[in-house]
Amino acid sequence: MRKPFIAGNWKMNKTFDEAVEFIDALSNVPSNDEVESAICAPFIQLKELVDKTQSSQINIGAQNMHFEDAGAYTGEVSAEMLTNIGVKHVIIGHSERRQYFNETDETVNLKTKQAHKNNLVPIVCVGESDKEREAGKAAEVVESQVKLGLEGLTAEQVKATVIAYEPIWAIGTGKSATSADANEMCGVIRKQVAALYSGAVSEKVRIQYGGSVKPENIKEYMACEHIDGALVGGAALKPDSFEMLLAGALNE
Ligand SMILES: O=C(CO)COP(=O)(O)O
Repeated sequence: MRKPFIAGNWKMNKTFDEAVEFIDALSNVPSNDEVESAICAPFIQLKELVDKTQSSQINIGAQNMHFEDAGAYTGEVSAEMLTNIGVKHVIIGHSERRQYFNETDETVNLKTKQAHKNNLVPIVCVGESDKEREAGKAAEVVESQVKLGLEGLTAEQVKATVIAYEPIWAIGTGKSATSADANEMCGVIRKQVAALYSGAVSEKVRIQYGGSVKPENIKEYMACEHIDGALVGGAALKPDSFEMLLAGALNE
């Protein structure tokens, strides 16, 4: 049994005060044993959010980090800086970072290794564009992203990796993938992990779907064989909506 995992990705939203307001408003977060939950917030909010959630079941994650330990990388944040303040998860290779910030499969791989080296849980994002889907290349694209992103990781590290399938055409568009399509692609990812490692490893790895997930459709996704959770943007910005997502994952 894989534990459900719902993560909110706030992207570049919320001031410090608004972030604190969100956390203060949470009243119904399920036990971490039943549903793992995380809010991946902008860097400057992380320490405060970690401190404020010490007695809560929610985890705090980052949206990116650098792959080197330390050094002359102006504007960057290291894995050690994140773990030092109690951050547990980090999103790696989100399609927006691939599109706007030159993230490549190679940097995704370096960052994923660096996350494991520092005991951070990486949420590695993969997903095809609409053009790639229309050309019938969705599976091929995602298989390649998984292969290159996980290259060189040990089986134990892969078991502790979360993979988020986020088709680019479904992000922030309101045009979510059908649960059947999302499940099929998450199945492709699991099969690829089995081919690269083993069936046992692929049974452990948790795969999230992301792209216009909301309280109204979360249960449909969670009911799918290969979907173990969701990476949520817009619907994770309001505390009541986020709690409804957690409740949807809990009751599935
Ligand atoms: O990119 C996403 C999460 O990382 C998905 O965003 P939306 O839920 O707003 O479509």
